[in-house]
Amino acid sequence: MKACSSVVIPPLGKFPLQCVCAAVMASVSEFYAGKCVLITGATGFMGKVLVEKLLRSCPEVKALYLLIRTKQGQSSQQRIHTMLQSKLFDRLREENPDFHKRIIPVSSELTQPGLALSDEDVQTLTQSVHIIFHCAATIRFDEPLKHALQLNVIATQQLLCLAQQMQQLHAFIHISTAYANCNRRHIDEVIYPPPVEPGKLIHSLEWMDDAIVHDLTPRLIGDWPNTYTYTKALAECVVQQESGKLNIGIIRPSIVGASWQEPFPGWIDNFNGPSGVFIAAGKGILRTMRASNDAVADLIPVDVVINLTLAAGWYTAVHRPKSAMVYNCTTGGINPFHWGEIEHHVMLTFKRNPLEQAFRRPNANITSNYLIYQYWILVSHKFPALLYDLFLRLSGQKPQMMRIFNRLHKAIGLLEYFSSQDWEWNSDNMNMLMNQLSTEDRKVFNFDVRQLNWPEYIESYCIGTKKYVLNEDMADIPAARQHLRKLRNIRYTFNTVLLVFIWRVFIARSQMARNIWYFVVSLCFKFLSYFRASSTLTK
Ligand SMILES: CCCCCCCCCCCCCCCCCC(=O)SCCNC(=O)CCNC(=O)[C@H](O)C(C)(C)COP(=O)(O)OP(=O)(O)OC[C@H]1O[C@@H](n2cnc3c(N)ncnc32)[C@H](O)[C@@H]1OP(=O)(O)O
Ligand SMILES: NC(=O)C1=CN([C@@H]2O[C@H](COP(=O)(O)OP(=O)(O)OC[C@H]3O[C@@H](n4cnc5c(N)ncnc54)[C@H](OP(=O)(O)O)[C@@H]3O)[C@@H](O)[C@H]2O)C=CC1
Repeated sequence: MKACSSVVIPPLGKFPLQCVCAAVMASVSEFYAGKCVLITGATGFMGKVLVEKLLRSCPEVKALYLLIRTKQGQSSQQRIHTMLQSKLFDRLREENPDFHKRIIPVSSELTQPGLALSDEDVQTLTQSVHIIFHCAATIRFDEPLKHALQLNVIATQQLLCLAQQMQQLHAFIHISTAYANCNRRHIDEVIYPPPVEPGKLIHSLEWMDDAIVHDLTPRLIGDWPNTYTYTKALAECVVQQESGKLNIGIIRPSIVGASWQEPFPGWIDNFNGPSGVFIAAGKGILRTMRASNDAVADLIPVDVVINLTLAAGWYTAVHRPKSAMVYNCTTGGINPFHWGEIEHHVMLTFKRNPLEQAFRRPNANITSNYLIYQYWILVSHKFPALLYDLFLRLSGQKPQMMRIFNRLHKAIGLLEYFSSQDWEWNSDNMNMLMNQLSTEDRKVFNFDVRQLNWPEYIESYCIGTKKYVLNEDMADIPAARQHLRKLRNIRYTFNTVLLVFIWRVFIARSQMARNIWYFVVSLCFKFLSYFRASSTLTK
């Protein structure tokens, strides 16, 4: 892939100074008034929240150009239409029914040369865009290296190339991840040297077939846990290398979770990261996971990340820092919460507000001990799955539980790297940005995580997974509780039958077991007689 292959680069259009001075005075929402914003990844989890917040809190924004690919036979227009039906946009719909008029879908496949933009679209974008938010990425941990490189690195390079041609561009905001440098324990707000020169890697992988790349991947990614974090580290480096005279901001969120406050608490729409784990635990499928009770769970609510992103867009455009500003958007150093505490509150919430049709009663325990983990995997995952599949087979149905557990084990295996260790992120730039905001902006674009009450947040997160990911009705909670009671009775019955069965087997085979059995029975008998006698005396 050649950088800037499909486009001729005209002289850079920099932000005129008089606009800068005017903008210095402006609040964040005033700054976005009359601006055209380009967003990639708008159909994703964070992109949707960004679109919603921008339209709701900056109602004077001129236009949002959303770069969207066609997918499953749906054009970018149709995809926007479907996206805007989401509950996420209910509040905005109520406040401003015409909000959709500011959205302009642009058909774009980011993995194609020139981002597969039409000449007409390139012209429109280069003439009108003021701010770019680059959110699109593949966030799969098991993505083949070539594809992760194509989307996370080469597409970023191409977008920067397009940005260079934009005549009125004020800021380019790149969404990275706090784990881009997870091979380090302490992470500052700087761009670290890449593990390999991105250009060289891109050129070398170009000629290799997929099988060779697959074999080489572990050697290439070295001490990064997966292709996702590795390519995000390379992308940061590309942003730095190709930034030219652009004003760049890089946002590094940690583990992005459901919304805290906006547009309403608990909004979430996917199974990524902790959400899938919470759901699997709530359904009683996941009973154990490798995680350290005492490790900091660096979750960050999606609305916090988006508020910081919009504020960083404003700051970058107005203050035009000389080099790319990096914002570690994390909670651990400011308001820490641990995986052990998360486990406790997730279980508490799902016992009070059970998910429908649970497989077993929710009861998950995390452990950092490998042997204990393997024991629970066998006893609490594989054994019940085998039994259930046997039951399905006997009742003429297709067995499925073992398959579900195999997928679950793959997923939690990929996540355990992040739940078993601690990182320390410096978040000075996040604090600096907060201090730059006016009192009003600090409320409208709140990213002060010191105010986050973790137990309340985890509760609304779990309820959010129930309502918005699984589309379950809160009115059906009594039926879900009834189902849990049924499961508890089945468990008691099963345990009793199992105990009696095992005991019978022992009694039949061992004189010692028989002696113990008679001893226990006579003890119980004496105990009961004593109680009967003492209760007769007190009458
Ligand atoms: C109890 C307390 C526990 C406390 C401890 C909790 C510890 C949590 C630790 C979390 C650590 C998270 C660390 C993240 C750090 C990096 C953050 C980022 O930068 S970036 C962000 C981080 N990035 C990530 O998190 C990405 C990680 N995920 C992946 O890489 C892949 O999903 C995969 C490899 C895990 C599975 O691949 P594969 O097997 O191919 O499966 P597909 O994906 O293709 O899904 C197929 C279908 O299944 C559906 N479905 C999925 N899950 C569930 C579920 N649990 N149930 C039901 N359904 C589920 C799914 O919707 C889909 O449906 P459809 O669309 O077909 O209708
Ligand atoms: N979620 C998290 O926990 C964290 C995320 N991040 C970063 O935040 C950003 C957004 O993540 P998130 O919203 O969770 O991710 P999602 O997977 O939800 O969204 C990814 C977006 O990228 C788009 N996209 C993917 N491939 C292409 C392509 N070939 N052409 C055009 N668009 C494409 C998707 O579009 P489509 O709908 O067409 O697939 C989607 O809109 C990413 O950069 C990620 O690295 C950082 C830290 C944590």
